[in-house]
Amino acid sequence: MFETVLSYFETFAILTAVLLLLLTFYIRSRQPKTLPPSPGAALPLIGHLHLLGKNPRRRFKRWAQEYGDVFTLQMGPQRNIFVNTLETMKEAFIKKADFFSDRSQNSIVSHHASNVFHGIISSSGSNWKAQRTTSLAILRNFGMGKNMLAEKILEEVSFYTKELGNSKGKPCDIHYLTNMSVSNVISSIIFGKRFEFNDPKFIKQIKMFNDIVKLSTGVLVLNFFPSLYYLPFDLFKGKKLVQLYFAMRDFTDEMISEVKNRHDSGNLDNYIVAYIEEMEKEKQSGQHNLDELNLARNIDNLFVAGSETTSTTIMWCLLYMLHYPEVQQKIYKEIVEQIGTDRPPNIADKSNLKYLTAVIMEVQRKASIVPLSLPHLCNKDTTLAGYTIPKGTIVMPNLDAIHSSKEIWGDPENFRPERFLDAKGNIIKREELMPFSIGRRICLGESLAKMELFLYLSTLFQKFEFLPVSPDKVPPLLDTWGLVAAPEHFEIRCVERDN
Ligand code: HEM
Repeated sequence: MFETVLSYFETFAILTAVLLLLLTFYIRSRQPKTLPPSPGAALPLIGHLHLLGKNPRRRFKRWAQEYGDVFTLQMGPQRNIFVNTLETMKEAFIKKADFFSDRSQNSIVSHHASNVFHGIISSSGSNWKAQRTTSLAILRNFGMGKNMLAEKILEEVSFYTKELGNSKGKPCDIHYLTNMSVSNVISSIIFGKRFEFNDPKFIKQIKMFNDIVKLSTGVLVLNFFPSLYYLPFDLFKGKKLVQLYFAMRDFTDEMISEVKNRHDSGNLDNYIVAYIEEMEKEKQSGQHNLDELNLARNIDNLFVAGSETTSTTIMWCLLYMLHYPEVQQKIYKEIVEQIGTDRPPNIADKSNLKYLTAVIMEVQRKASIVPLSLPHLCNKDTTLAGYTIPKGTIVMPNLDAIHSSKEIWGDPENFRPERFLDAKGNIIKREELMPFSIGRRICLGESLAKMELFLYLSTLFQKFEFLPVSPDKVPPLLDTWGLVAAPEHFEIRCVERDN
């Protein structure tokens, strides 16, 4: 009897504790009136997570239309705001860049690995500035945006097109091959060497980068509730991500050692050697922003950010061509008229291939492959679009909302490269096209990516006609949900033209 009474007390105590906990979460997550609007009340503990559905991307676009400049989503204990219009983007990331350019230091990987917040992408403040400025200077020295690098890219493109030619027009999935080839461009900049397409170590590495990008969005919930990491069966794939993260670090460390050993033999033409030289110079001047830890994380960053993005854009372009063969014909006609077929395109041809340039712009708009850019962090209580934004809020640049806005584009749902051409066929530059984001954190590799997209795609369309497996089997224009919105894998026929 006495035992039963005690267990009633225990039950009561537990229930009260749970209720108090829920109440605390509710009060903490209640939305102050001065915050941007949100789609309904935030539930205790989970906030708005239950509203995201299977395809959050569609919801984010819909809420952008509904709420305009900015809306709030509570994700677990973390407050997020989504910035949806050009004016508000400019206000946040240009006018108030001092407050909206940091990154959050909350990631599930950081609970299980040290030094996660080094490097360019994840760091903030003076460390970020030093890594970014040094990396940009090194890439520019190598000719990012200039002819020297264009030649490196063209060399890689010729390996790639040779491999595509080997498929003899038969159906194949060229997703990994494209990814490997684009990664080889980064590899030749960072390590001063390319890998063979059949190199098992390289194949493993590329799949790893792919998986890291894919898993990064899936594990978001673990950033808010880190203890869920310990659930059985790796339910949120956190353990897998951490394991991949360590494997990526091993690869980077191995490559750094290889380059250092090569250093003596006089091969100075790569990012690693250039960074170490800068590091030594900096030490002599008494500063300590550049170090081996940052070097390793910068390399991971350049690979992860620079490979999947560019190759995904190439894959989207090819997929769109399967849906719009008349556009592919028009690109080929322009290439034949402007360059001919006796020599491969080079970077100087870009100003003459205006239609192709407009197609690339339209692919970047329509596919909007980094739909929410990368999350920024608000580092000080401030205002945006008339609302109060508290310090510690995550800020999502909703690039997708801009790229699909009816007010901006009129018919955003249509694939229409002509929207980027004037009556004389000249390119119309539009600031609303922002696949590389805007502000201080704008993509570091924008010039390299633009160069790659032009050189890869102009060469591809000069050499091949891209066809579906059969006319009634055109793969759908469906994207996978993730940090990078890639098309679902599809097969394609690369038929060599009779040039
Ligand atoms: C079509 C290809 C690409 C697209 C669409 C793209 C897009 C983006 C976007 C949206 C961001 C986030 C900006 C922000 O935080 O607001 C970003 C950041 C970044 N990208 Fe790219 N990118 C591409 C290619 C590349 C390449 C080739 C490189 C490597 C050289 C690269 C390196 C980086 C780095 C290092 C950052 C982090 C910048 C920082 O935090 O300061 N990206 N990119």
